[in-house]
Amino acid sequence: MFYYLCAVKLNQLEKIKVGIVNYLNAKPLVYGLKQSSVIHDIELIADYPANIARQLLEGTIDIGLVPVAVIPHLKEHYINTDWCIGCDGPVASVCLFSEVPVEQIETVLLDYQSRTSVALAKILLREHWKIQPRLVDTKTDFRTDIKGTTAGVVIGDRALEQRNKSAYVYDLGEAWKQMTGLPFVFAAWVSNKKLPDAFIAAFNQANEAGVNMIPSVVATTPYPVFDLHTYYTHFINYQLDQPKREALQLFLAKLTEHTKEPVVMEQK
Ligand SMILES: C=C(O[C@@H]1C=C(C(=O)O)C=C[C@H]1O)C(=O)O
Repeated sequence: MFYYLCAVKLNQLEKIKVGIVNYLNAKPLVYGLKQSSVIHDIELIADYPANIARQLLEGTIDIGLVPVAVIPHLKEHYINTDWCIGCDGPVASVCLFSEVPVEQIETVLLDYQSRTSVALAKILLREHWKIQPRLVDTKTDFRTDIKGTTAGVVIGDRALEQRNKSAYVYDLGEAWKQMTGLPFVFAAWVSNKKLPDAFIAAFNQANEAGVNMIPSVVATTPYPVFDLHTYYTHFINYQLDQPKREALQLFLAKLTEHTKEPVVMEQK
């Protein structure tokens, strides 16, 4: 009877809600989840990073591939698994795009889809490029406004497209590496509650399997804009290893040091 009741209860348990970034860079990790039996225990919710962050803050998801810049705003947080969206040097898809050299930039438009990269850009403008342009938050697509002395921070697939359009492309992963000598973490699997160890272990394995299946992901994802195999293996760096954890701590320390203003979470 006891076992029966447990079984009934298990059947009724809600699936764990997992927020995923709807960019190409998340595809290998998501591919791994979809190939794994862990997929039966989860519900995937795909959106752009700022909205995944908002959902974790509001508690409508349990875990997400979340911009790390929102970690200080969570009442409770756990950084799960050995996998992330990171880089060690140039990342290709997080850049400051401009028509003029960086020292001539007067205004920077900040991508509404981002939380980490816009915070990183503020740090780099101040500490690395040492300029103080006017910073403007955006709400919708703004790429056609990148002209004259108005530059823009663009992330994700749209940044891969913008590389072919802007005269000057300043890679934020590369600039961070030049400034600190460290890799960088843009997003990690952050939960707002402690999730069962067995689930996290299976989730971790699924991520690893996905990264090991990059050739299959590339084969099933036609993308004429950028060589995806190069993107997944030379630019994006998925392992959340010790140097990346140190880089994450440094970034979070710089965030509290510099950007005292709260992260504004936009409504959809
Ligand atoms: C490298 C990237 O990392 C992304 C950048 C994020 C941000 O700026 O908040 C969040 C999630 C990541 O997927 C990218 O999207 O190009």
